[in-house]
Amino acid sequence: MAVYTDINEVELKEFLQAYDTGTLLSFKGIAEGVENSNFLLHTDRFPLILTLYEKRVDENDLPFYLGLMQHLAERGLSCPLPLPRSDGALYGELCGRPAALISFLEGMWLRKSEARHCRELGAALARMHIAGQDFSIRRENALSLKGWVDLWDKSAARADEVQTGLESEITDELALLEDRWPVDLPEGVIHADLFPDNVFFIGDELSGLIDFYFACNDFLAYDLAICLNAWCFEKDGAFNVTKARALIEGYQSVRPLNAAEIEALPLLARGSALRFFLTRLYDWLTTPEGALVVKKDPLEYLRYLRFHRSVKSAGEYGLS
Ligand SMILES: Nc1ncnc2c1ncn2[C@@H]1O[C@H](COP(=O)(O)OP(=O)(O)O)[C@@H](O)[C@H]1O
Ligand SMILES: N[C@@H](CCOP(=O)(O)O)C(=O)O
Repeated sequence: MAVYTDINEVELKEFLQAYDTGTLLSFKGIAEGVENSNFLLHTDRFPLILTLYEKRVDENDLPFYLGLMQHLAERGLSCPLPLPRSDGALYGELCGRPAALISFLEGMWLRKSEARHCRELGAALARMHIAGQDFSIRRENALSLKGWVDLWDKSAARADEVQTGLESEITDELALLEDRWPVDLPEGVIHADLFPDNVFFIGDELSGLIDFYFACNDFLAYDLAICLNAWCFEKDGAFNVTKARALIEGYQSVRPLNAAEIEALPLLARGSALRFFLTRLYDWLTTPEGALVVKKDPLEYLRYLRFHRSVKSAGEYGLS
């Protein structure tokens, strides 16, 4: 459960004094999520999400994340809108943590998605990329090549505890990606964590995107590669090319990929699989037994990585 910091009514009411929210009626912790502590608040005016930023979120990045949500929402993308305090600041402090209020988004994430949902997702991702083009703040991707090397340095020695042979396999993979990683693809603001639990639907219609706390500047097609991994493998590990085709078609219906992006897709998918493998492996090795958070399986992403290694061209993702 992702409530790392407990709050009480007295502290919360004091925090809310800096905002124009109306009267607090109730609040409760939200069990889902991994990174931050989230609470659902009801006031006599509107529901709100309160987020207390925990270990992986650097306070210096909050103007980027919160400013980005504001920027995208102003351009018509359905995503949470930060509520400013009366002094204009987008976040304050609660229980010693930076904390923000954002609007509550209706909808639910899909436990079981179909190709039609992937098509909607692709279109929404491309709309986000276009809406983000004129966002003025930059944030480098801390979880690209250099971040992968840092994570691997901290995990490699114990990797074979998780699966024999991992240390050598991942060392080789990292070396290859460092050697071949693209340098000149179209760039912009990417979400970088658009997993099913961060995409809300009402019925079959996509109602919004949440959780922008990995967003950064990187190759736009890398974001699509992240979605290929997060949305297009079935529970048994099989790659669902129908979903992949729908995802990419949905994306291209809004923002066509150029030839270099298409050619780079298998490599970007490998890099994306490695990125989530590495954060999961690090968490797997370092999260204490009995911690409240559910550890995610790194080997799931090792299987995806191996799949992409066998892909010869983006045609295998359903691109015609
Ligand atoms: N703006 C929002 N509107 C509605 N629910 C939200 C919103 N933001 C977060 N949530 C709820 O909180 C959960 C965790 O949020 P998330 O941002 O994914 O947390 P974390 O960054 O800790 O992974 C989501 O699965 C959702 O249930
Ligand atoms: N999507 C990542 C973990 C981050 O979780 P989120 O709740 O912030 O989306 C993974 O699956 O490894």
